[in-house]
Amino acid sequence: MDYPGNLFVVAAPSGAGKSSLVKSLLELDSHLVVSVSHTTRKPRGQEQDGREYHFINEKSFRQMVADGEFFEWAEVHGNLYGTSRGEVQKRIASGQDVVLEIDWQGAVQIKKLFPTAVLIFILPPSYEELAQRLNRRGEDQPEVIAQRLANARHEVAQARHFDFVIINALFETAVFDLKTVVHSQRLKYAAQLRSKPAVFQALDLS
Ligand SMILES: Nc1ncnc2c1ncn2[C@@H]1O[C@H](COP(=O)(O)OP(=O)(O)OP(=O)(O)O)[C@@H](O)[C@H]1O
Ligand SMILES: Nc1nc2c(ncn2[C@@H]2O[C@H](COP(=O)(O)O)[C@@H](O)[C@H]2O)c(=O)[nH]1
Repeated sequence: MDYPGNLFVVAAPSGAGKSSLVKSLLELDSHLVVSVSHTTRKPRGQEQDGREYHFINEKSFRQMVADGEFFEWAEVHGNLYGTSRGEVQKRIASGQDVVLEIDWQGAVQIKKLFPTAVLIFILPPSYEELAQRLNRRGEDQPEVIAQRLANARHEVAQARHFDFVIINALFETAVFDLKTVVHSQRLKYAAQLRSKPAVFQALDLS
């Protein structure tokens, strides 16, 4: 018998390190998969369609919204981003744990749909460090970086909507914290399953 997977949402101000942390977590954890979002943003340097994002134009995005194809969607830093209903549903139903790397608006929408989803917010150690990370990454034009830094002030204030907050100062420590949150959720989930006799029977432990 298959049991549905867990849903983890990781959000952060742009440049805080969310994608780097999730990438490291996925390398350590073969039971986790990341959902590939759709966006109207243009690809950055090495980004590939279908890997980092499904890159689509605004007309197609709006059509997907009208057709109810997103679990959640939002306008972030002037572009549209959305989480595909079909992709996530299929994976969770087959028992895989899924990570969504989305912004705080999407996270709030997901929590309403899936109250058991675990919301994790990543913070940089300071705004100065955030600016340095975005500049060092060197993927965005100065005006894009300026807009993202300005938006960060409002985004940080949304941490209150989240179940966990992780400060990404030393990278290895933050990966460990993220791993711990995922692990503890699995233990909690396993305890809930144990309270269902059918599970014990299925596992031959009754
Ligand atoms: N703990 C850390 N210390 C120093 N640099 C870091 C740390 N974590 C991530 N970085 C670097 O900061 C930059 C931004 O990280 P990353 O792209 O993962 O951020 P992000 O939150 O996913 O941003 P975005 O939302 O814009 O995609 C990258 O160059 C990454 O290598
Ligand atoms: N609400 C959603 N937000 C999303 C989704 N995919 C990504 N994002 C967030 O957008 C910003 C900017 O991302 P970038 O790749 O342009 O730097 C960042 O906060 C992402 O987490 C989504 O499907 N829904």
